[in-house]
Amino acid sequence: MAFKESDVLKALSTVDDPDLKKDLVTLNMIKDIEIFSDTVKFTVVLTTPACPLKELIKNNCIDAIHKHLDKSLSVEIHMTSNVTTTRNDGPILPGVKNIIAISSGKGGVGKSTVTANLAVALKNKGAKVGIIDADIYGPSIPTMFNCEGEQPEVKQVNGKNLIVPLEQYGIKLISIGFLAPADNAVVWRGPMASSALRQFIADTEWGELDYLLIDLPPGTSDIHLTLVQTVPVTGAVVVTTPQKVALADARKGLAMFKQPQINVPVLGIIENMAYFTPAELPDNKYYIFGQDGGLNLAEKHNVPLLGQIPLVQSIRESGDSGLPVVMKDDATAESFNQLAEAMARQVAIRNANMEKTKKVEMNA
Ligand SMILES: Nc1ncnc2c1ncn2[C@@H]1O[C@H](COP(=O)(O)OP(=O)(O)OP(=O)(O)O)[C@@H](O)[C@H]1O
Repeated sequence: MAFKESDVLKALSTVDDPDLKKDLVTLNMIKDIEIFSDTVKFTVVLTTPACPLKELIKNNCIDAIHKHLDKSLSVEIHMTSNVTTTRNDGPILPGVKNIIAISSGKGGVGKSTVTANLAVALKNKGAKVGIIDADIYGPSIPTMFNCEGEQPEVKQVNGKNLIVPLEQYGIKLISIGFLAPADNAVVWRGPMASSALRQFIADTEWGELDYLLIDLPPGTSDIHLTLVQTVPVTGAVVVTTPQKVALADARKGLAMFKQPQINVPVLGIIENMAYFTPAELPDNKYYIFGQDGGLNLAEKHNVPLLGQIPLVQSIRESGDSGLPVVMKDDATAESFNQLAEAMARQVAIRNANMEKTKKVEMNA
């Protein structure tokens, strides 16, 4: 064929990543171009394996080659990903690309359920994921991952003791619940809880992760301050249910992350229990906690709504039985898959457009 690699790049420079609003060549997303007599092959490196725009970008690349080079060419595209990061310095968690705080204003809105299912959904799409369960009032991650009563090992590396996270369903896990029986949770208040969180961050062998999710206690607490003082947090999500009393507290959570001295980007709001759907009437929606409360909050505060998760019996049952519902192949699982894509997308947008987060320096 009478064209070169530079011609292929020129054609692909007409294709934009719709989220990052730049072309794929400028974004350095095109690799390994090979040209044969009737075929062009190349790799597109996306910013997350959970990219919801994968098919669109692929089709746009094929169209661009046909339009700008030759419409009879066969185009073979290998779609892969390399999760982006703004964390490339500092001694803490050097292999972790993105640290995501999962918070809620009120207790019991489903923050841990969302964290568990988000983690598994991201992992199913090919990401490396870990969870720190720092919810001192009710660490539920051990139950949700069916590893209650287990103990993480401690090993020595260069004379330093490091905690080795447990691994379940491909997710690395550490929980404040592994360190004390649940009915002893009250001992974790105050400085001990903060010190445990610091250990989970700085003295735990996390290795390489694309996303480390931190399940925080409800409300705004010392633990939140410890987190932002220990490590720069890539972004925060706020989980809420739609009723007025939950939204009022979610608003406080949003305000905390947006405070100038904290300044953690809010990736979005997750509306959990957005409507009730009975198993025998899967097409029916009952807005028992009110309709679109999370959506309205997101619009009012100009942050994305990442998803609306239904109130479904199987979500509760799966949580209790230690097998996150997203591992089942049904409509409920799909709502968490879409949520994972939406969150990963916001992380990529945040990393492309915003400065890296700074660790908070202040006296709490
Ligand atoms: N969408 C849902 N549908 C059905 N049940 C749900 C849903 N979300 C959460 N639950 C159930 O509600 C209960 C509370 O959920 P979860 O423990 O995730 O909340 P939380 O916000 O983390 O609570 P805490 O305040 O203790 O941290 C659990 O029994 C869980 O299974």
